[in-house]
Amino acid sequence: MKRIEFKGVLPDIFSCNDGIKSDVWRGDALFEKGRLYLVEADSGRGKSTFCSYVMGYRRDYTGQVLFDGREARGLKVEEWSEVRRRHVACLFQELRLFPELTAYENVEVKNRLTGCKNREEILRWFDMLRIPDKVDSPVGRMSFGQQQRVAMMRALAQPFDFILADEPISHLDDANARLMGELLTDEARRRGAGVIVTSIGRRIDLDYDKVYCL
Ligand SMILES: Nc1ncnc2c1ncn2[C@@H]1O[C@H](COP(=O)(O)OP(=O)(O)OP(=O)(O)O)[C@@H](O)[C@H]1O
Repeated sequence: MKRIEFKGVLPDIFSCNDGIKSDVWRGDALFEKGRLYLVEADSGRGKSTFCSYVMGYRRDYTGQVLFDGREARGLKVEEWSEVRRRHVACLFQELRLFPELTAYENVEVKNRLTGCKNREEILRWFDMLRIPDKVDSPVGRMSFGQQQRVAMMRALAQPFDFILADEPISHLDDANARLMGELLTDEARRRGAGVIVTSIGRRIDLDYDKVYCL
């Protein structure tokens, strides 16, 4: 997948709001493979909604979301599985980890679907993100900031053309946020992928090609 486009998209929940000012809602927003994007907005402006539309979990909108010119709305269930398995990775704001599984198992559950990374590579990520001691700890007993790092590794443990990260550093200090940014851009660069990060204000410090205000 090379391009994701939002054309005149408006969430149904905002349909009564005529005065909406946004670079994305009711507008034209283009996301290209290989580039870095920030989607920035205050709380409640629809960052998670935007991610749900790209991932196909919700379709309560008017307008068009296009993948390489094809309407996402028209994709069949199997095609959505393929999009999520090979083309668009996502780190959800609410993480969606399995609390009873260990940190490593959470990453491996995703990795096993495509065999994208080997154990050594995954353990190297744990080192990079400074939680090597948490590899075998159940995620339910980790802090939210530690869980965010596990969720980032899990998002990266698949092939992708785009990676979406919904407020990925909300519980991280500056040093750890920087490490997350480095890992994210390193992996995206290796795969020639596009990166779309959402932020409520404190942004992950990347060399963005474009910033959209939602
Ligand atoms: N599953 C849903 N179905 C319908 N409307 C929803 C759903 N989830 C959220 N909304 C509504 O959409 C609007 C935007 O919510 P959303 O969670 O996308 O905002 P956000 O920018 O991610 O907020 P925050 O920064 O607080 O996480 C809100 O008015 C919310 O009530």
